[in-house]
Amino acid sequence: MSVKAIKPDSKIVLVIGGSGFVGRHLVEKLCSLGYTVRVFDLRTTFEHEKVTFYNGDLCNKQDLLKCMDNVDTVFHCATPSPLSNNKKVFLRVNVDGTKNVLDACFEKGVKNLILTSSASVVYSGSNIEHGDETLPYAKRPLDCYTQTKIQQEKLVLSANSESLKTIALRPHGIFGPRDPHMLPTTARLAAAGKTKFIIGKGINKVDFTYIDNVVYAHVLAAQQLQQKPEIAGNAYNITNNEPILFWEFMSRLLKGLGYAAPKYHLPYYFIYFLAFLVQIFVFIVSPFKTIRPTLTTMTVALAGTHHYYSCEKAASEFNYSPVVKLEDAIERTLQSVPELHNKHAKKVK
Ligand SMILES: NC(=O)c1ccc[n+]([C@@H]2O[C@H](COP(=O)([O-])OP(=O)(O)OC[C@H]3O[C@@H](n4cnc5c(N)ncnc54)[C@H](O)[C@@H]3O)[C@@H](O)[C@H]2O)c1
Ligand SMILES: CC(C)CCC[C@@H](C)[C@H]1CC[C@H]2C3=C(CC[C@]12C)[C@@]1(C)CC[C@H](O)[C@@H](C(=O)O)[C@@H]1CC3
Repeated sequence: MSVKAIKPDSKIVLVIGGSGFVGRHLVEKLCSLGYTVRVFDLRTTFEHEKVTFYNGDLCNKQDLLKCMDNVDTVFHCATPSPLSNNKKVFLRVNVDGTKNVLDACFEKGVKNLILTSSASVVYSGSNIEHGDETLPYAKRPLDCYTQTKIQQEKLVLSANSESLKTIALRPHGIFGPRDPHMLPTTARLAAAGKTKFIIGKGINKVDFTYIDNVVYAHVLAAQQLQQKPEIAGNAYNITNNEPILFWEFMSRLLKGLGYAAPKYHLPYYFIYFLAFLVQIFVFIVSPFKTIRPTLTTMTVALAGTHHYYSCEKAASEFNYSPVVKLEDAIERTLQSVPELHNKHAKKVK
């Protein structure tokens, strides 16, 4: 099933966090389908003739109310940076901010709310293979980002009602053009010579999800929420349906960026313990200095364990299937990195 173009400007939608990675791709797709699109974000990162931008803080409900008149559907894609490691900000934005979003949706008579959640809401650092939505929320999430994503998803799904249909989409490891997290962090670590090592045996399979598939799932869910009210109040895993060895994927990115693939193995539990010590140190010095380490128990666990998920529920209940395959997705991502484009263009010929 494909997403449908609509009678131009017949529906007004709001993308909260629309200046971000997922948000901007979603905004561009919605505009191409004929929606009237509003963006609410702390910042404006691009221009678009069909988009109305509202700058504000979703922690301030008055800011939100100013942009919600006659809005049919809200997409909530805002979050502090997942690697920012700032508990207060995560709680304020992902929990208190989401309560504001829900209150504002009810006050303004919004019909649909689609939350960009995360497959990591069920991940506590142990292997997950083909995990489905029956898995319970992580009892001991490895970081405060994940902890607040769990609280956020619970708030949104419990708000589902006759007047406001809500749904939580759980992508995992989103990548693609303009990704501000994975690719830049990988490139920074590589430039610092910190990607020579494989954490663990290198046999852990994970899901990575190309941005166009994430956007497709959001639009598909929004278009079906009213026709299939039974999908409301549910969470759905959204991935590329092609789990890949974590270190094979990372090696592809690194080689595409012009760096060597990691080749020396380090014991997983040794690095995990090291990351734990780093977090203790970060906590001790936190009253005096804010340190945002990349080496955390969460990033080590993500690099060293299986974590891939089933999308069968989304496939059967709203006909989701990825629109871009992993191989093509990796190629498009690497081609989108400016300094690489010429190199890839030559290679592709
Ligand atoms: N990137 C991934 O791998 C990934 C995977 C699964 C789920 N997600 C989820 O997808 C969503 C989008 O993530 P992203 O990667 O696009 O992040 P991003 O950092 O690129 O974008 C987030 C946007 O939210 C905005 N924002 C943050 N705090 C705000 C506030 N108080 N008020 C208004 N706007 C605010 C930021 O300015 C930014 O533009 C998030 O909910 C994230 O949890 C991301
Ligand atoms: C080990 C090096 C060679 C490369 C290091 C890459 C890491 C920076 C990324 C690998 C997996 C990524 C990831 C996220 C952030 C960046 C990585 C740790 C998320 C935690 C971002 C937030 C999402 O909600 C998580 C999700 O559930 O999809 C991501 C999980 C993967």
